[in-house]
Amino acid sequence: MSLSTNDNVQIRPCLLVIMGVSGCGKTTLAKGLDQYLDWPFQEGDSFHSQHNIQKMSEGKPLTDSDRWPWLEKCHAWLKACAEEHGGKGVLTCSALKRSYRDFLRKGIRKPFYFVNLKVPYDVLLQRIEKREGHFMPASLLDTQLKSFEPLQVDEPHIEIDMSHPLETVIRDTLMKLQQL
Ligand SMILES: Nc1ncnc2c1ncn2[C@@H]1O[C@H](COP(=O)(O)OP(=O)(O)OP(=O)(O)O)[C@@H](O)[C@H]1O
Ligand SMILES: O=C(O)[C@H](O)[C@@H](O)[C@H](O)[C@H](O)CO
Repeated sequence: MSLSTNDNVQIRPCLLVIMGVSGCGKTTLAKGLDQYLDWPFQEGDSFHSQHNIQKMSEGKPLTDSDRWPWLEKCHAWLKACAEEHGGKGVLTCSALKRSYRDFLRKGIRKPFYFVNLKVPYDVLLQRIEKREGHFMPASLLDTQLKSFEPLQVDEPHIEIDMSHPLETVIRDTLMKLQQL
């Protein structure tokens, strides 16, 4: 599949949660997809409280109780997309644990998929260390990876290898979404 941004890519309406540890490329991919899908898009990080942002900026990992109010906002956004926007929406959210992911899907009857981004550790570390102007320090990467619970077979998802150049990754994602 070769793509230009004017192409009208046909993907069946669904809710997408672009997920994975800090620095895996959630925002980068979501913005890339936005050129092809005219769907509501929400950066999950912008739902974090000032307390959470401050904590992460200081190199302290979030706890479950820090995360639940944030996950509630993420869930409310997805639910609104399901009910008011024809079941279309793209959210970036680390969604590290199974319990968080179950909560994000809760009560949503529209098609829903996690887009799980995979990057080898050395590439991830290199990218996060090079990234500028972001509150999340590279020092939190290890706790992010420790908290991550791999997706299970009963969780609807696709997997994307983010080690490839962005154009390849966007094409791969759109192809996988077209096959759902
Ligand atoms: N396929 C890619 N090729 C090269 N660089 C990439 C690719 N994907 C992401 N990056 C770079 O990796 C860094 C991390 O990406 P990004 O900020 O999108 O991750 P994120 O998962 O949204 O992070 P966070 O959860 O911490 O906000 C950025 O500097 C981005 O430009
Ligand atoms: O669950 C968490 O620990 C946090 O949500 C982080 O993953 C950040 O939101 C994000 O990755 C910012 O860099």
